[in-house]
Amino acid sequence: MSNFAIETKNLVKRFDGFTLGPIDLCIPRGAIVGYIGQNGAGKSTTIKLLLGLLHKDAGEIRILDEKNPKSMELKDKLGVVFDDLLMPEEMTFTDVEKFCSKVYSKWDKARFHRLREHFHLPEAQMIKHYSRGMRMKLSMAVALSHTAEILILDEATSGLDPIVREEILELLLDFMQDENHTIFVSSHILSDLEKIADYIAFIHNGKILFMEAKDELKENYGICTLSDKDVKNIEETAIIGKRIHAFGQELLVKRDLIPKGIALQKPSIEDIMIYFVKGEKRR
Ligand SMILES: Nc1ncnc2c1ncn2[C@@H]1O[C@H](COP(=O)(O)OP(=O)(O)OP(=O)(O)O)[C@@H](O)[C@H]1O
Repeated sequence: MSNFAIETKNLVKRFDGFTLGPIDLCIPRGAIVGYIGQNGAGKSTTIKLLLGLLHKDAGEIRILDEKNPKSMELKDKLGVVFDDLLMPEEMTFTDVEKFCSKVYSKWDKARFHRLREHFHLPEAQMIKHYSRGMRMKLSMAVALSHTAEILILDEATSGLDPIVREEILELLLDFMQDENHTIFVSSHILSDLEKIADYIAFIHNGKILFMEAKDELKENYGICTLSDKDVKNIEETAIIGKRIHAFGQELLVKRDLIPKGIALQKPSIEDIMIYFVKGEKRR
């Protein structure tokens, strides 16, 4: 059994004017990996390739040692939440329950109803009358009720209020109580990932710039504000990106390449993402 829940090797997808990859991703079992990147960087394309919703042009994908993302076994083991509920609008909660009990071989009806109560979802109302938050809660309830081992979430918390997001983050952490469980989650809400992710994978223009443990990222990089003169004493390879101010420059730097005595602050994931993108021409 591989230590990785999800693995890609040289994964490539070409669209007119955009190429994803080659992408090598290794998502360890038992980890939450946050997938970040600008609009159009390739996050959803990666996720659709993993789920077999798009055909790859080259490379390999393995999920729980399975090469065919559409295998029946994987369908049970993968819980998927997109940024909207992909169910016919005329369905009610009860219809969704009936449908899922046929689709998933290990459907847990009792858990689905416990989640309904937890989320206060009406049973008889049609989905089209659900609010965005209710739709996402229903989607989460489905993903968590078929004994999945991996959850893949694509912008699942976008457009939700902070209270609903917090409820969903709690459920994700609860899901991770089982050490064999894994979550791969794309999000623009970096503060959410800051709270729950073990690793951050950063995609930019279709390429993975890094995948690192979140804590190491914060240890390995630092932010400092220096005068233009002091910046000249720092080697260029230490500087990831900079913002020019009237009084000097704010830099994101590699800590181990910075002379002792310069005060460094811990960056947020947002800082790291912004500096990597804005500073790319200077690296
Ligand atoms: N079916 C498609 N046909 C052609 N181009 C596509 C298709 N799907 C995605 N693309 C292109 O691939 C690129 C990556 O899109 P993708 O949706 O993967 O980005 P993303 O990182 O998920 O962005 P966002 O954060 O805005 O959701 C974009 O340039 C997009 O226009």
